[in-house]
Amino acid sequence: MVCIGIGSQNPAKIKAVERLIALKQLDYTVESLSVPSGVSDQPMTDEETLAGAVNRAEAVLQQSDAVIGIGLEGGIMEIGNQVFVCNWGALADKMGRIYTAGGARIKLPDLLVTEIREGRELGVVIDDYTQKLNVRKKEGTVGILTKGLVTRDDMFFHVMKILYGQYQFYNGNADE
Ligand SMILES: O=P(O)(O)OP(=O)(O)OP(=O)(O)OC[C@H]1O[C@@H](n2cnc3c(O)ncnc32)[C@H](O)[C@@H]1O
Ligand SMILES: [Mg+2]
Repeated sequence: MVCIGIGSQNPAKIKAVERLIALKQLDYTVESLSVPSGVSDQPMTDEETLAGAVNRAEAVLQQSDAVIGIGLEGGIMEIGNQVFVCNWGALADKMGRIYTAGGARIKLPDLLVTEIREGRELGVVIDDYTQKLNVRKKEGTVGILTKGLVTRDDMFFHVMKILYGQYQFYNGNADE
């Protein structure tokens, strides 16, 4: 069976891919691979976060037999003096095409921003703040800040729909 590869072992990201496959009833197996994002562990701009997603998607194709490589990346970005969590996704195919999609943004509380500016990763900071373990692998910061109304896999599932929808659009609705 053909394989779709996701460039992360993070369960929230893997779940988003699996939810897309279930929704579209696709005949893909899912392989999760640890690949380098090629950007910092804590991307600080949209540009860097998007680059991480694209690098991961391309690395998946190089490192596996997958016909589609997916990269999902979280980071932060600033508008004026407000700091938001941002999210980007990329889908790379065997034809060398790359599709990209942005995910939800949500403003970070100042307390968390201060700690990130001191050099700590959001994943660590949000665990401290909530007194929970591995928030980034579960509901995510977006899940915490929305009281579970939108979880990290919900958010990346939406990104996956935008990625796969474009892949279909530009490939003549391959599975319609
Ligand atoms: O194993 P990988 O795929 O790297 O998964 P990750 O949780 O580290 O996720 P990213 O590298 O995409 O995210 C970059 C940083 O931002 C953090 N981050 C981004 N979005 C987050 C969220 O919704 N909840 C918690 N941490 C988040 C994450 O923990 C990292 O410190
Ligand atoms: Mg990471």
